[in-house]
Amino acid sequence: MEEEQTTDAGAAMKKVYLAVNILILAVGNCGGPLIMRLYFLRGGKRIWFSCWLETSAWPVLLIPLLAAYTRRRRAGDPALVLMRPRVFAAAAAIGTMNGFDDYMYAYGVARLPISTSALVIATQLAFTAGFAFLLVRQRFTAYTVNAVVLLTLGAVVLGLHTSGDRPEGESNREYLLGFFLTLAAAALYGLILPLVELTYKRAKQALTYTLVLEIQCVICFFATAVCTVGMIVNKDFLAISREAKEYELGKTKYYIVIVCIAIFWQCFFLGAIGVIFYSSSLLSGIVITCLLPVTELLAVVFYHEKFQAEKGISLFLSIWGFVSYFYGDIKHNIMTKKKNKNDDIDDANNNVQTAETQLADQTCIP
Ligand SMILES: Nc1ncnc2[nH]cnc12
Repeated sequence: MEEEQTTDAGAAMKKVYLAVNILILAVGNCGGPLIMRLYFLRGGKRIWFSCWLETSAWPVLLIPLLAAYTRRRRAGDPALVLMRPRVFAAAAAIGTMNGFDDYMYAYGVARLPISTSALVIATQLAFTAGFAFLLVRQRFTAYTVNAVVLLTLGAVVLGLHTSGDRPEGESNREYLLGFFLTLAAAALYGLILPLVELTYKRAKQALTYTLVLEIQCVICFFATAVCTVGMIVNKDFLAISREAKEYELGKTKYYIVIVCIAIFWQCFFLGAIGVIFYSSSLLSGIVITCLLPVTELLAVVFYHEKFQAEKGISLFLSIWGFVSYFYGDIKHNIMTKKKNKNDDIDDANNNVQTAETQLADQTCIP
């Protein structure tokens, strides 16, 4: 009984941590694209720089990692890092992929209206679902399949009619390239999420949240390194001060905008891998996709982007998919709990019967 209460308390805490990570992901997922779009809308032109910003706030994570290290040392464990070489190699490979993915994503944000890029990114969920099935043997219920189909359909509906959305002064070629690179970013990030889950599963070492933070640091470090090379080749570092001077909102606001981009995106990546740790890559993908309508609504409010019929239909399908996933999840949890309870009752009955049989055996006269 006591054990059952401890397990219940553990499961409840896990739900709380999961909710906190979903919240962090939500902040990054809505704030990141909006503030990045603000950079481009008001005079920012540097794509490598903007994608460098996506992961460059990783040193912030050294603060909690230092605190964890101090606590470990006090407890008599002097290990500076928990991560073993195997996990480091996986995180480095994922980080490098993430760097290229960031570029493709940032190109899309620069060329497409936020509402369009957000909805193309919705296709990411289908890729995540497919790769999660192949890599981590993700099990699907009718509700998860329904959610994935609806959310993906939402993006397809939008994709059928996007040309009316092209920003003024942008060529058809630039627009199309933005569209396809965003789609490629969705596919690649759809692969990255299950790869993170696979890294956790094959870590061959104790998995703790501190280790998750270390993994996040390595992923972001390598992604930032890729973008740093891109920035050097494109001479972006030299252009920053000029861009700041010419920025429509002024120099101070330029720097505020870029700091905000870095912080919001760090929240996004941290939340995404945290949700994988406490649940699965599929849920991470579902949360990212489900938050798109919120980003869209905010884009229509803040940037006065058009809200055509396709976006309305797409929004409806996204909400439906979102509700379907969580309805299925809640139903599954209730059924599992019921089944566990019935199993416990059956076990208890069996034990009583066995004890009675044993007693009868002992008392019967040979
Ligand atoms: N680099 C990226 N950042 C945020 N969301 C993404 N979705 C796909 N790629 C992404």
